[in-house]
Amino acid sequence: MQSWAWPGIGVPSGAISHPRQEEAQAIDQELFNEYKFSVDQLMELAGLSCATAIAKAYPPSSFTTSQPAVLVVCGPGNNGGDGLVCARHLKMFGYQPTVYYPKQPSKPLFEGLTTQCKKMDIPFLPEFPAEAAFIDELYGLVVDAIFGFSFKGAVREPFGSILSTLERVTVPIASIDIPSGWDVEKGKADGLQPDMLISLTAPKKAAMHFTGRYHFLGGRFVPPALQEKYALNLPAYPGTDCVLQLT
Ligand SMILES: NC(=O)C1=CN([C@@H]2O[C@H](COP(=O)(O)OP(=O)(O)OC[C@H]3O[C@@H](n4cnc5c(N)ncnc54)[C@H](O)[C@@H]3O)[C@@H](O)[C@H]2O)[C@@H](O)CC1
Ligand SMILES: [K+]
Repeated sequence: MQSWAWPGIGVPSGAISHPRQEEAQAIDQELFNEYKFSVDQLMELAGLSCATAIAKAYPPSSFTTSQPAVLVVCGPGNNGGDGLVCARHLKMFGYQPTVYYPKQPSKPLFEGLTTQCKKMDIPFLPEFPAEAAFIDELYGLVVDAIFGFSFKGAVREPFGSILSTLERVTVPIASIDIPSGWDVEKGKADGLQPDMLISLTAPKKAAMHFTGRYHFLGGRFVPPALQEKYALNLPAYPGTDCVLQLT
């Protein structure tokens, strides 16, 4: 497993591990199969971490739009589920999230998360804005919850068009776990360049190519024995916080 020393804000210098794609998936499976967590449990903590990190980096007072309006773009897997949880907590924190969720799996978990958002008056867009300028005009931040560590190969529609629009927006983008469209290990030099990355569990190898302003670690749920088994060498979270700012 490759390691890299973080110069990080408030983080003692040391080597935090960067799991490869298969290692990230193995940790995920072990959390579910051996440690008996349910997806719902970890997704709630992951999404809460994302909303908390966003609130630290982009407080509502920093928005130039009339309201702290956030567009949350959700993909078809668990990364999209994290986005739905994040949207719900952002609303609780005083933001005005709007969700775009073009491929909604017919599974109770995702249906439940969608209902929870709708019951909290979070609007769901029927179509993605055709122009990046519309997004810049209406929203002060975009949350990228399209793909996480299971993304592979060339992007299929409708996400190819969505990502090419997002590449042209000028408002900041906060990516959950992996900037969508990036190879999970190699990154993508000509892809999305988010302003923020919230790495869940541990930064994946692609995080070494992240050049945005804010990198947070979230998902404070990995039991010490599992951290040790995969030699994650995670820095200590401050106090009771669910996120840690790395840069
Ligand atoms: N153990 C963990 O670390 C946890 C991970 N969580 C989240 O779960 C994510 C991983 O979730 P999943 O394994 O469901 O996978 P992803 O959400 O990364 O993506 C899988 C989905 O994307 C589609 N897809 C993959 N490649 C594609 C391509 N080239 N074009 C179009 N569609 C493509 C797949 O068909 C599948 O529907 C993590 O990144 C993280 O955000 C959290 O929800 C909870 C805890
Ligand atoms: K993402």
